[in-house]
Amino acid sequence: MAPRNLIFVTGNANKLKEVKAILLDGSKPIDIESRSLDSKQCLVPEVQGTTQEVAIAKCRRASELLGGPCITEDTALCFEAMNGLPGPYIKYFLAELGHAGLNAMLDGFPTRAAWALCTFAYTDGPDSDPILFEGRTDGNIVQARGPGHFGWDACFEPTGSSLTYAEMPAEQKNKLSHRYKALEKLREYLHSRD
Ligand SMILES: O=P(O)(O)OP(=O)(O)OP(=O)(O)OC[C@H]1O[C@@H](n2cnc3c(O)ncnc32)[C@H](O)[C@@H]1O
Ligand SMILES: [Mg+2]
Repeated sequence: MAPRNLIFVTGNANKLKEVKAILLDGSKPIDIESRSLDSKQCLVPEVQGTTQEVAIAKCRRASELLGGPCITEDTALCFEAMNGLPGPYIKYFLAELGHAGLNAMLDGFPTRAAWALCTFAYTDGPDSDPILFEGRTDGNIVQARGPGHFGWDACFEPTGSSLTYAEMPAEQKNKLSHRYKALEKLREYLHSRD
């Protein structure tokens, strides 16, 4: 049985907003609480490694700090021309280079294709192994269009859309995003334990 109070550990208010909107939507809504344990004191350090290694380490540490079950989430932005980098390190690339710099990184490469990868990690507690739920949305890196308040939304245009994530209404992004796809798997898992 899934724990009654599901705690999502994140310091990112935009993530939390989307996660709540996606999980509350539909015939079997799931409500979650949130906690920010982080990040100025680096209580939940983000290790280097694959997206899966990073996600497992973060969930383990958050669960140790909480002393119980929790959910964490990592978002990677992966450039095809760079074999998936910056990947889980996108936060620092974005902070240093901005949208224009992310675009400039791909100048001279034959493709601007990219994919957004979301990895939720769920654990029953500090002594359990976290379980991962991944969602991927393919697209292209474009010059920034739309509001710039959430990460790299303005420079990611999903395949099949003429709008960037940032230009879409929230409901549209939340039906095709990397986060939505990962949360569908997490939702199914949590319901399977009811
Ligand atoms: O506390 P946590 O959950 O770790 O929050 P964070 O902001 O540190 O998030 P990550 O470590 O997963 O880093 C992901 C980076 O990508 C950004 N990001 C995450 N989801 C995004 C989305 O759906 N669209 C655009 N940018 C996103 C986010 O703002 C970060 O700069
Ligand atoms: Mg983080």
